[in-house]
Amino acid sequence: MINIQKDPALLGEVAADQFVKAAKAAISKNGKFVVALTGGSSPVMLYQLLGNEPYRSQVDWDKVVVFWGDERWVPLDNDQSNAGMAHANLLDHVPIPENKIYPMWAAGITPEARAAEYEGFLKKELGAQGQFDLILLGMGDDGHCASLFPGTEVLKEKDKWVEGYFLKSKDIHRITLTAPLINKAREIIFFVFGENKSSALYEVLEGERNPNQYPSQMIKPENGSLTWLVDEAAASKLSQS
Ligand SMILES: O=C(O)[C@H](O)[C@@H](O)[C@H](O)[C@H](O)COP(=O)(O)O
Repeated sequence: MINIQKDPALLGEVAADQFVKAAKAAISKNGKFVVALTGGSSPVMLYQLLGNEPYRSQVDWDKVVVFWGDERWVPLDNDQSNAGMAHANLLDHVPIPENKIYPMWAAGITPEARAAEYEGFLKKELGAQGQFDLILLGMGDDGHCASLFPGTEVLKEKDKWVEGYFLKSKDIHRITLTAPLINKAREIIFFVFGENKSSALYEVLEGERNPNQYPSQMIKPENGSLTWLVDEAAASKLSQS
């Protein structure tokens, strides 16, 4: 499902409503809500909405479990950190138990080793089936999502849930959930805003199938729902816009 709005702020409210609804359903069914946050700038307005009223009091934050879809391999106080951004805009403003927030970066370990460790945390919270209640994703202007970048080996991963690797194009180590794990999710929300994303979004949604070039094409939930929250600028090349 694709929701196109002129004003990205309206999509922030749509996403906040969907987040609250998913949290209530999961907590009522399983006693907890396991979510993977995205980095980048697209989700910031959502995080700020959730960390303030009226949304803040609609979520039982003490039953929320937070993972990330991907991370740059930098400490949380680095301005590149996805976890640092989520803390600044949401996690420091809501009462989630500290042991239920699982940052991907850790000191004194390699990204590759941390990926294996992170997979253990995921198995502990999700069980063997690995189904997130909700995964939030952004999309780059090259069609990447999480740290699933065009032409990278991680796109071929069929079994591992998490992969750490050196991303040559950005000259930085990354750690990311893999497409097979992402696709197990009950709900996935993509945020795509801005004219600079319009060509990649056209290729991902309406272009030739070419997931190695446009990795966001790999995101097809097995049984769950996929919602694209897109502003008019990003949707400008779509036939349906
Ligand atoms: O670590 C990251 O960079 C993100 O997780 C990445 O996948 C992001 O979602 C896209 O690059 C879109 O970024 P913007 O929202 O800043 O456009």
